Amino acid sequence: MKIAVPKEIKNHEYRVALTPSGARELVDRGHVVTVQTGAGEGAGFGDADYEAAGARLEADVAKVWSGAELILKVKEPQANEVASLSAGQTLFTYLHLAAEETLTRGLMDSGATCIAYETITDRQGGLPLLAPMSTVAGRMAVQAGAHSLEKAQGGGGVLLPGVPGVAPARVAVIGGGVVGENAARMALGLGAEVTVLDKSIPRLETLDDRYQGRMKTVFSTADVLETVVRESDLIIGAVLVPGAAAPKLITRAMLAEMKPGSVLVDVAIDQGGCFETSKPTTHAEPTYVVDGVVHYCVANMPGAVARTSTQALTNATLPFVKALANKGWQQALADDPHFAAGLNVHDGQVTYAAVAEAFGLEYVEPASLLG
Ligand SMILES: NC(=O)C1=CN([C@@H]2O[C@H](COP(=O)(O)OP(=O)(O)OC[C@H]3O[C@@H](n4cnc5c(N)ncnc54)[C@H](O)[C@@H]3O)[C@@H](O)[C@H]2O)C=CC1
Ligand SMILES: CC(=O)C(=O)O
Ligand SMILES: [Mg+2]
Repeated sequence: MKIAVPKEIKNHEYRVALTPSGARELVDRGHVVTVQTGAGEGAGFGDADYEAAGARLEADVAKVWSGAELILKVKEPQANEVASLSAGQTLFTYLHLAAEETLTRGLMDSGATCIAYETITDRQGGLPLLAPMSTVAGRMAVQAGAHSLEKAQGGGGVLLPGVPGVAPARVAVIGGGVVGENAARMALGLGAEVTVLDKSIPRLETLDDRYQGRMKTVFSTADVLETVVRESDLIIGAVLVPGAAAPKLITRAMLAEMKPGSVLVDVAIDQGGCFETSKPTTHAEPTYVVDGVVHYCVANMPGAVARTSTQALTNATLPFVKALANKGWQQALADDPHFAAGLNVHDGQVTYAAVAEAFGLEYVEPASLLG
């Protein structure tokens, strides 16, 4: 199969969808891998590394896209990338469509087959292609929050661990899944006082068991949210309803109850964000202030640690890429219902229920397309 790896073009996105080691595995199976010149540079992988792995290099981005049957990316296609997609091509990347109607309609118009990393499931009920980047983003969320609490960033001037004689900061994590657990773990490691809120009792049980009471676990209700908003120095938004837009859990009115200079880090921003006042930001300008509260809402956090993230992402995606390349998308998805859950758009049709529902579009069952 002809597989293309374009250079990512989103603001400060330094990841690439395939490492040279990943390229080698595909080339060894007889596939033709074309990598856009310089695509791996931001992650520390040079053109020579891809050549040594047997990949071809192509400087002309239009040729990278037009010559491919399977296109591997990291972030959702930007407008000019959507325009480069055509029927018969398969796109495999993060899509987060439920928060992006224009993108959804653009992908429908392209006629291409679009498979989202983040909606592929596993037998344990997890999201195996979202998990590695959620691990990265969860760990980064505390770094970002700690930095945002500094005065120069508009924060209240609070040090997460405190010092002897001065209490540590209070950190609340809303959503105790992969992002939430990793954020909570980092915050604990830095000496903060940590509370995790979730709606899932089994998830709270797991966290309680793993951390043996070192973090508080609380069932999330409107009352609890109001208390957390009043008391926290840093709140990390980490909820997910798979494939759907995130619920708005902190409203603008609630910001008035927060301490001046407190910080909201909305990791769920790629699904639209879980705070009413969140809007996507970039690594170039990651924060803004509303009613005295610093907001950090970068939608591609792992892009900033591209070396670690690229390796972690390829580790997770490669088995699925191999299945697509070896069998074609229809057979690969027919053989694995968890992989089929990744199909979001095919030939102008929306094949993911939460996305169809978000925009009032007709939903087509993936199984009906797989024969
Ligand atoms: N900004 C960025 O760069 C990145 C963002 N993400 C995003 O982070 C979000 C979280 O991802 P994961 O941790 O992997 O998901 P997950 O599925 O592992 O965890 C989500 C948790 O939220 C809980 N939850 C759902 N609704 C809730 C509610 N109303 N109140 C409290 N808890 C609720 C669930 O029970 C679950 O435990 C996703 O939107 C994901 O796309 C992930 C990686 C990078
Ligand atoms: C999950 C995601 O959107 C990212 O890693 O950028
Ligand atoms: Mg987006």
